[in-house]
Formats: sequence, C-alpha cells, structure tokens
Amino acid sequence: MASTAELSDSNEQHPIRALATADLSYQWGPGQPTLTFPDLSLPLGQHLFLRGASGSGKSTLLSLLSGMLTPDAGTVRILGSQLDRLGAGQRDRFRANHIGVIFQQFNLVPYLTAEANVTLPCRLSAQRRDATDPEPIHEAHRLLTALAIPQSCWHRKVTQLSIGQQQRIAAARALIGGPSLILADEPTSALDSDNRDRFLDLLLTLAEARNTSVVFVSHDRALAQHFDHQVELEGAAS
Ligand SMILES: Nc1ncnc2c1ncn2[C@@H]1O[C@H](COP(=O)(O)OP(=O)(O)OP(=O)(O)O)[C@@H](O)[C@H]1O
Repeated sequence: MASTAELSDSNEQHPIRALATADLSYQWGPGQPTLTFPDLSLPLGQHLFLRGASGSGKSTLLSLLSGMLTPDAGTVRILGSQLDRLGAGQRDRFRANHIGVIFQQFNLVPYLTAEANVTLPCRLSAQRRDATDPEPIHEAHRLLTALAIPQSCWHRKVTQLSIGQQQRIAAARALIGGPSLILADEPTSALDSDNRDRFLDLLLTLAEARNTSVVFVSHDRALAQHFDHQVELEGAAS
C-alpha cells in the first residue's frame, strides 16, 4: 500500500486510481516528433491493454507511467501521487515501492540465479520486503511454482534458462511484494500463441489475487480480450 502522504488526492468523490493521466506529451529531442497520448484512467485492480503500431509511443508512455521519463506537458498520477511533481530520487523510491516492471528484454541480472532475480525488488524496497510472508524467499518460491518454473531451475543463473522461463521469472520479479501496478512492455513477443496465452492467464490470475493492476503493451490485438480496458495509440502529432 502507498503511504498516506503519497495518497494526498484521495476523497470519496475521487477514489484512488491505479493510474490517471491528462494531456500528456513528450518529445525525445529537438527536431523529433512530439508524441501526444490519450488521457488514461484505470481503477485499482483493473487491467489495461495498450496497443499501437511500431513507433506510436507505447514504450515511451510506459516510461512516463513508471516515472523513468517526465512529461514535457501534462500530468501522471499513480495511486494518487502526481509523479511529475516528485524529484528524481522520490520517483525512484515510488517505483521501487509500488510498481513492478516487465521489460521487453526482461532486464534480468545475468549473473544472479532465478531465485535471486525474483527477490531483488525486496532488496530495493523495505515496503515490498515487509509485504512478503514470512520472507521474500518464500514468496519467490510460491511465485516460481505458480509460474511453472521447475525447482531444478531456481538456483541456476538466468542466462542458462529458456526465453519462456526468463519471461516468467521477470513476471515473478514484478509481482513479488504485491506492488499496486505492473507495467509490462510486450513481454510475449518471443512466444508462440499457446505459450503467450498461458503466460497472460498466469500473470493476470496472480495479479488479481493481489489486487494488482496490469498495464500491458502489445501490437497483438488478439490479446485485448483478456483485459478490462483497451486503448490504441495513434502516434506522433507533429
Ligand atoms: N531513446 C530514444 N531516443 C530518441 N527517440 C526515441 C527513443 N526511444 C523512442 N524514440 C522515438 O519515439 C517514438 C516512439 O517510440 P516508442 O519506442 O515509444 O514506440 P513503440 O510504440 O513502443 O514502438 P515498438 O512497438 O516498435 O516498440 C519513435 O519515433 C522512436 O523513434
């Protein structure tokens, strides 16, 4: 859960949302097109599918939602906190506490075991560590089991595992400690359709059990049916 100070805009008329954006735009540099984004609003625990052609700005939007980038204009509220008003260090802490990220290339730490990769967020966030029961390692084992990673793989370096296994380890790392929001950037692109559907089912089932919202980016329309909401990005305005 977010701290009281962070949830400053909560009241009965405006319940806390997993995310809410308004009038967002971002330009990567001078002479680059300005990316503009539709306003988003997602209730806690619900899931959003973001699609759009290559280059339409899906990854850029996820970076704005995670606070890795700050917008040139507009606002990003995550769990009631206005991210673009926080300093860089505060944004990093907020992300570590409240957001799980699954990157396109997974970004696992190659020299760490599967198990150590999954528990990593609990070393960066006392809040996520304290949310595990009784210890991070126990939740890591429960998640690895639920995500069908055989016990024989838990102590192996992630580089020795298959792409599908690495993807499920990245999902376990995002889920550990029950963050309120998971941002997933096209993590199924390397999978065949059976494995892609199985992965998505597992991710959403585990997220629902924790009341975690998922924002999932893909260009694959077939996945939209799994989500409460979908939004299409249209690309640069200029
Ligand atoms: N690091 C960067 N530096 C400069 N321009 C960038 C950078 N990252 C993205 N862009 C530009 O921003 C625009 C949107 O890119 P983005 O990666 O957000 O799109 P996307 O919809 O996620 O694409 P894809 O589906 O191919 O991953 C593109 O025109 C891209 O060239």
